[in-house]
Parts: sequence; structure tokens; C-alpha cells
Amino acid sequence: MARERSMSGTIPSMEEHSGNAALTDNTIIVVLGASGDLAKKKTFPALFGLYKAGYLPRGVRIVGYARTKMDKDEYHKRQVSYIKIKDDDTKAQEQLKEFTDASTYVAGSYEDGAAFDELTKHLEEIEETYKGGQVNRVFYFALPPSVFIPVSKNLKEHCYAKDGDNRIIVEKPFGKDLQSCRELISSIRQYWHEDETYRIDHYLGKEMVKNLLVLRFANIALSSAWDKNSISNVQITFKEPFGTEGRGGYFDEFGIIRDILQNHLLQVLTIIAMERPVSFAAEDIRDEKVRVLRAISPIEKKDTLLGQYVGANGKPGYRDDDSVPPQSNCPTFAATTLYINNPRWEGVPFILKAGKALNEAKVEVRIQYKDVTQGIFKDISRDELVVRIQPKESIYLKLNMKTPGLQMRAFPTEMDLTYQRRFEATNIPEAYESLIRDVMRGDHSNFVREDELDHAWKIFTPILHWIEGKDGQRPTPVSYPYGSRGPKELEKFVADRGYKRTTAEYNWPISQVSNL
Ligand SMILES: NC(=O)C1=CN([C@@H]2O[C@H](COP(=O)(O)OP(=O)(O)OC[C@H]3O[C@@H](n4cnc5c(N)ncnc54)[C@H](OP(=O)(O)O)[C@@H]3O)[C@@H](O)[C@H]2O)C=CC1
Ligand SMILES: O=C1O[C@H](COP(=O)(O)O)[C@@H](O)[C@H](O)[C@H]1O
Repeated sequence: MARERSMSGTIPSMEEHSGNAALTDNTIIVVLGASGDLAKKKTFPALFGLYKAGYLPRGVRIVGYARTKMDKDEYHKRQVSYIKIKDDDTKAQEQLKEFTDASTYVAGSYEDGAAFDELTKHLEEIEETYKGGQVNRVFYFALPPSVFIPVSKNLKEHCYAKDGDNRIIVEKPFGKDLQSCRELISSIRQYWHEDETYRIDHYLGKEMVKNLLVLRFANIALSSAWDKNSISNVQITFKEPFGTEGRGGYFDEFGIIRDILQNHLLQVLTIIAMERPVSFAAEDIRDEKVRVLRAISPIEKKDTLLGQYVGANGKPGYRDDDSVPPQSNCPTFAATTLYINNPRWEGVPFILKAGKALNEAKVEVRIQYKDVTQGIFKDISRDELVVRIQPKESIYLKLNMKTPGLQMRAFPTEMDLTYQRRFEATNIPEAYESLIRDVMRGDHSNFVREDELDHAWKIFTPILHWIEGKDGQRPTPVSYPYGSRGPKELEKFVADRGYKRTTAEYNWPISQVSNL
């Protein structure tokens, strides 16, 4: 049974965790799909970051596995290609050498049991060097979902450690709709227990997303105005300044809703909207998130705005990519509105919006409060609490203040908590570092549970089927130019859902305000 956990100023100690035990020794991490993009860009840099900080089990070994044949040097070159170390940091350079010395590679297929026997032979050779005790194996699926099922089966049948802990880390996407998700889950469940399964949504490892629980529940000043009585609308926004170049093949099959909204943004929404958990234990947190998801009705067509970028400013349009079908209707931008049918949030629109090839890189939550009673005030801006998830992590609260001077005039300003300034020289870990560390600690709180997925797909499956023409005619996304703010229809879309723009005179960080 999960023991209750609480947080007292510092991160809870390992002893406070339950469910899976912490892995402290004799552990091999096997990265499947080690030749791929995710492994190179995220998994290996995160593993090195943890290794450097002493957060991996003592004597850890890292084994890459994929079909591509590579010798040791080629593999190590790939493995370190995204790891950044300063030229004068000799300690980190030595640590990187230790890290690659602890890393080996086995080539083999994903379907063939005999290839997994070869992998096991290699693991056993390593384990012979461990001094007694149980041996643990952690399998990271840096793989396309098309091979999740055979890999789950082969790992269980050929590579499962009999005396020790086994864990799998599975990447998104977890299916394409409700039915395929259920099929995927039940197939993997034949071989792996929920306890052994860590489904990554890397947004749950981002510092500002993890901070939401503290922001909400450790601050009475905020928590007492956190409901439909005070809040008008909530926007959760993801903007990327680049298109799907080079990933068109994957993206066209999935689209922006499956890529970002159904998982990353919906996870953020659940934490913004959930009730206070009884403890920080994984099941207490996830129970509360599921309660929120269960109260959300499927998204309606009328609450959806779809866009697709076209070439502009010398940049190619979505359909200009060779790997994208020339007539593709796949949305690269989507805004959807969700309503949570519970007493706290009834009637408050939660607008999730995400787009590729926009004017900037930004992920943020914007909570807009209702108008103050007019009378002594007229046309003053609404308060807003903004949580900037990335880049430049920050939280700012936009509040009206009297402009300095002899006149009595209210003007929007902000209380600004920019992390770089407030926590100078503090390292903010990468999301994948934080999550892989959680796997080692046996902490499931920041991983997605089966029932969360089921409810998340119930919310999105009807509009996804509509977009894909399963109910008849496909909707045509509106066009927006590469590098723009998104479809021009967006302004009206958010205004229709209650969002009021701050006065045009407001400018961050300095406003020139007339006070005459
Ligand atoms: N890349 C990213 O930034 C992110 C990726 N993800 C998720 O991580 C997982 C891996 O993504 P990514 O690394 O980009 O994917 P890749 O396309 O790079 O695939 C990873 C490896 O899997 C093998 N592979 C590729 N296609 C197939 C296929 N059709 N059948 C069998 N094996 C194949 C290849 O290895 P080999 O041929 O050598 O066996 C490849 O190196 C996916 O689930 C993705 O959704 C999640 C968040 C971000
Ligand atoms: O899961 C994904 O996330 C990335 C964005 O991740 P971030 O940590 O850089 O915000 C996105 O580019 C990709 O399309 C998607 O699959």
C-alpha cells in the first residue's frame, strides 16, 4: 500500500516513497531505439546529467539496443553528440569518459526473440561483475509506438531479471484514440504490471509544471481565489517557432492535437484544476487528476479552431515537406475549449492551444480573473496570473496599481518572479533528468496512469475522428503564415470565450504611462 507523503520545504527522502523501491545498486539501464532522435537528444544527455550529479545507482551500466549496426566508437559518438560540456570543465570531461566507458551497444531486431536472448547474454556478462545481491533492469522505450507491443513481449519473455526489479519506461504517444489506446494498454499489460510501467509525459518533469502543486496548495493567498467565482478563463498555450520539417512522416499521422494537446497540455490542465491531494503519494495525486478528467465532457466541434501553416518569409509551408501528402488536412495548430463540470469550475473555459511554425517559443498558463466591480473603476484591466513554463521560467501576477503621480489612475503592472533573477545560479534540471530520476526512486507521481489515459482519450477522440473524416467530411484547417501568431481567427476565438486583452498601453517590462 502506498504510504502517505508530505513535503516539508525539501524534496521528500527516498524512504518516504513507496510502491516500487529505490534502485541504488546493481542496475542496468537499457535504451531501446538507441540509434534514434529521442535517445540522442534527450535520453543520453539526461542520463549523463544524472550520472554527473550522482543520481544514478552506484555502478550503473547503460546498454543501447537498436537494429542499426554500429561499432563502439560510432555509438559513443552518437551518444555524446548532444551532451554539452564547457571546454574548461575537466571534471565533467572525465565524468563523460566514465559515462561512455559504462555504456555498451547491442544491435538486434525488435521482433525476434533470439535477438533478445543475445541482449540478455550481454546483460548477464555485466551482472557477473556486480557483487552479489539482486540485479535490476530498467528498459527505456525510445522507440516508435509501432514496436511497443513486440518489444514489451520480448523483454518480458527473454530479458526479465528473475532476481531483482524490472521497469519499463514508455514514451508517448499511447495510442491514437480511445480504442487503440485500450488495445495498446491491454497488450502491454499481458507482460508488464502497472507498478513496473512508467509512461512518460515529459511535461510532468518540467520544473514549472512540478511547481504548480506547490504554487496552488502551499499559498493560501492564491488557493482561496481559485475557482469559478474569481476566475473568468484559463489559457494553456504551446508555441514553437519551427515547423515539422524532417518529422512530417510522423506528424501527419498524428497532428498537433495528439502531439501536444491530448497529453502535455491536458496534463497541465489537470494539475491546475485538481483538488488538493491527501498526500504527495503517486496514487493520491493521480486520483485527483482522474477526477478532473472524468468531469470534462468530450470537446465539441464548435469549441475547436484548426490551422495549418503555409510558406512565408522564405520558410516552407507544412505541405511543402516531401514527407507530407500534398493535400494533407492535418492541423499544425489547434485551439480547443474544455469545460470541467464540477462545482469549482462550472462554466470556466479552459482553452488549450498549440501550434508549430509560430512567431516564438513559449509555453505558458494564463489565468485571467473576472472584472472587478465597476463604479469607482471603469474599463480597468483584469488581473492575470501567468506561469511561464518555458523559456525563462517565471511566474507573474498582473495587478492594477495606482500610477505614480498626482492623478488617481489604475494601471496594470506585475509582480514578477523570474527564476533566473530570484534563484540566481540555481540549476533547473531538464524534464527527462527529473523523470528518469523518479523512475530510479520508484516514484510514479509524475507518470501517466492507465485510467488518466482512458479519460484523456474520451475527451479528444470525437474531435479527432471528426478531423480525420470518420464522421463524414473532414474540416479544412484555416491557413496561417509560417512565423505568425497563428490563425487570424484566434483573437475572436479567445474573446468569445471570455478573454479580455489587457489595455494596449500595457507593455512589459516598461510601460510609458501618461498621468497628466
Ligand atoms: N524525438 C523527440 O523529440 C521526441 C520523441 N518522443 C517519442 O519517443 C519515441 C521515439 O522517438 P524518436 O527517437 O524521435 O523516433 P525515431 O524515429 O528516431 O526512432 C527511434 C529508433 O527506432 C527505430 N525505428 C524507427 N522507425 C522504426 C520502425 N518503423 N520500425 C522499427 N523500428 C524503427 C530506429 O532504430 P533502428 O532502425 O536502429 O532500430 C530509430 O533509431 C516515440 O514514441 C516518440 O513519439 C517523445 C517526445 C519527444
Ligand atoms: O512531445 C513533443 O514535445 C516537443 C516539445 O517539447 P519541449 O520540451 O521542447 O517543449 C515537440 O516539439 C514535439 O513535437 C512533441 O512530440
